[in-house]
Amino acid sequence: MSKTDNPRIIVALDFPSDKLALALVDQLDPTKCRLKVGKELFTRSGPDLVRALNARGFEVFLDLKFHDIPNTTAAAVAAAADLGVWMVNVHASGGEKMMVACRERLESLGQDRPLLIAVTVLTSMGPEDLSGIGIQGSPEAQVSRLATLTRNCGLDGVVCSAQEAPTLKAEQGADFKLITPGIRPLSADKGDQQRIMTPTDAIRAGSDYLVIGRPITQAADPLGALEAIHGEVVSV
Ligand SMILES: O=c1ccn([C@@H]2O[C@H](COP(=O)(O)O)[C@@H](O)[C@H]2O)c(=O)[nH]1
Repeated sequence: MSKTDNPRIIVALDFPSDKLALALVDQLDPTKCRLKVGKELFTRSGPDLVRALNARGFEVFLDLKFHDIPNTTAAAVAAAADLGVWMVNVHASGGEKMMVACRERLESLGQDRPLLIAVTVLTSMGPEDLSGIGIQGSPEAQVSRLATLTRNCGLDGVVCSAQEAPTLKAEQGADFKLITPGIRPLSADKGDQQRIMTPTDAIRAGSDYLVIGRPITQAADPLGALEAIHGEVVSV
């Protein structure tokens, strides 16, 4: 399984059926994008859909954001590894014991394991949302705290917004992967995302991978939208 950075675009397949997801996937080129399967599509279509994407040559980020006790979460990431996914994630707020248990379980599987990353602060959240769950201070400060915990637990990187990327690259080092949703080309609708950035600015800020859903999947011409973003990203 490849651990190279390219392709750096991860298309979020947020569709209500495998039929709709595959209708788009069958137009895509695995050398130009990776694919993300999240909660909606996985709950509807399950492991068979992930296997179908792998069989088409795509590397899959299984974005189920596990958050549970260490034993349960470690078993869940091992199940993801059995599925042959390229990347899997947990919530950093699950804490040190949970993240270490997940990392150790994946390491016990040998070299050919998925990348393991942790979600810091959802890109849909701003300062008021954090305050609503009892966290005072800026999203940036909370992202930095959780990224440090994640790196100390030996994980491969974090999900954050591209706005935090320059700080995290300086604090955590170049090898610590930054996976950034909340990517919005200038013409795209912000939707429920709060901490956003354009594809070009995100790459310049230090994002390793751009997670992009609706600006591609809901576009009148999804393939054209992906091509345009791909062209932007490779020329940065
Ligand atoms: O902090 C996070 C973590 C995950 N996501 C996921 O990324 C995509 C973004 O989709 P858009 O349509 O481009 O907004 C979506 O699947 C989320 O579940 C995130 O947005 N923010």
